[in-house]
Amino acid sequence: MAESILSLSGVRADIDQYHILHGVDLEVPAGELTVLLGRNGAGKSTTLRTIMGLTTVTQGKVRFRGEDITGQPTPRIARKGIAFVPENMGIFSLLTVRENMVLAAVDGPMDPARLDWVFDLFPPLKKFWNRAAGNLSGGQKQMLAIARAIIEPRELLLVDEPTKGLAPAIINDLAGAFEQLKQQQVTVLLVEQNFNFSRRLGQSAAVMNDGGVVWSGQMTELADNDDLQHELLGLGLGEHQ
Ligand SMILES: Nc1ncnc2c1ncn2[C@@H]1O[C@H](COP(=O)(O)OP(=O)(O)OP(=O)(O)O)[C@@H](O)[C@H]1O
Repeated sequence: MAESILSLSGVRADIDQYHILHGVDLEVPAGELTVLLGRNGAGKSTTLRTIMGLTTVTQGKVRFRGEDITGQPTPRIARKGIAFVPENMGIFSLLTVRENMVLAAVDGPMDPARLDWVFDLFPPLKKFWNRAAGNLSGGQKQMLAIARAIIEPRELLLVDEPTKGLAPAIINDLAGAFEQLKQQQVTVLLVEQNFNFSRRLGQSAAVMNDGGVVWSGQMTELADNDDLQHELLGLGLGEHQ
């Protein structure tokens, strides 16, 4: 397995008075796509938010490239090279695709070569460059959100449930875009509930339950083992999304 770029060890995190994460252990190998799975409310989104410094860590460590980033302010964590696409995507509906991209390039003007790379990954963004982002389809909005996250070089991309609410054909397009990211060896930690999407893309996988990681390994181990899927995810025959 590749070396970890991100590791969480024994991470406990609270939201207000609630204990949400109960000692999360997670390794994200560099250059791979890792899927974080688990039932509703297992703590997947909170884990991503905790990596970004958006929740209060009460115990344990988050390390990025070996450096302890636990409790650091979110902007500093982002500047170290971690990009985050939250479930609501954080795009500006009334602004054009171009304006959304310009605003995402915080270090200066967009690099034209990098923009061409982004257009290769997500052709609809080029096509609808001057269209209001609010008029894009759900899948295209996801592409814009991811494009914004990677318009400047980042070492790790965190994406929260990109397939949520999308039609199957659009999910297929989005999977194609993630395949491209994988080929470029962009390190991705993807939170997903859609198991077919996950098994298609994931190299490593981790499964959460009740605020902790209860299983981790290669995605093929999970994909090839129906009993394990049933035990960990409650998936049975005909239940795959
Ligand atoms: N702001 C909050 N205040 C109180 N409890 C919260 C808050 N946000 C999340 N929780 C609780 O934390 C737990 C984990 O939530 P989280 O959103 O991380 O789960 P998840 O695995 O991402 O699930 P889903 O797929 O449904 O989003 C849940 O029990 C949820 O109700």
